[in-house]
Amino acid sequence: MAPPLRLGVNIDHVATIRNARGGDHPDPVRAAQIVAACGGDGITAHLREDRRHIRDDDLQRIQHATNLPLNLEMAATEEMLAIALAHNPHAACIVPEKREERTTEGGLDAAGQHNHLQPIVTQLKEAGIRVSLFIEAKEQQLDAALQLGVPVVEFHTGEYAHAHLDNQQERLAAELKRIADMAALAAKNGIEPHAGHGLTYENVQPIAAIPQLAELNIGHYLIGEAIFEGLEPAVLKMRELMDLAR
Ligand SMILES: CC(=O)[C@@H](O)[C@H](O)COP(=O)(O)O
Ligand SMILES: NCC(=O)COP(=O)(O)O
Repeated sequence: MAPPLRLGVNIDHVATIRNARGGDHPDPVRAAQIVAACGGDGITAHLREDRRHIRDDDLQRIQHATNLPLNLEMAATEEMLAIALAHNPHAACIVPEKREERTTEGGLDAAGQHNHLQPIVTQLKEAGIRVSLFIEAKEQQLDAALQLGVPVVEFHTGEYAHAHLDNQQERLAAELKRIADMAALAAKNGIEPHAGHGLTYENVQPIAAIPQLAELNIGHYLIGEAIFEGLEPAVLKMRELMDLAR
């Protein structure tokens, strides 16, 4: 039987709006509290190197404000490692980062960066943090994740989301199959597969139906919908769509 599918809500873009005016409003902590109150399973926050949305002080405030597990998305740098070790989040997801990118454009090259990643993964694991790697759903990357000994991978669904937006059915089917095949392979090898990036009400269900997936992390679209319908209804609707697909 498929494990229950958790919904991690990424609250980065509440902070994007806050930072547009430099003050305290809207506060991502309040968003985290709403997510906790309406049945979200976790909070995801990406402390970017350029601090364009979540800032250092947000992490501790989020951790204190709710009992939900925090999944800290972080670049594989010494600075981020030190921050993760100081905050001790439930989970840390290592993501690729380019300062000039508009958003995370692809998965981490775990295969090409083994030697750089291994000490970071080891130190996070030794601190009791559940480590995941944000990778493309490709066998070479999954093999690298296995070699690095991480318990979790998160498959980047950005290409799938783009194929959906472009209404390219063949590409969409191929992307979906790639994610489904790699989720099955990950689970077979004892790695818990997650997925996320670019998921919306319209494209979430085929991904949510992949039985091995244990968690989806969704942010930008939910925060956008929250502007129109409120955060709680948006989270509840996403949750319902995921459950229906399961
Ligand atoms: C890794 C990832 O997908 C998230 O960090 C998410 O996209 C929100 O952050 P950005 O919009 O800054 O990429
Ligand atoms: N890891 C993906 C994530 O946290 C949310 O991505 P998005 O929904 O903001 O694109």
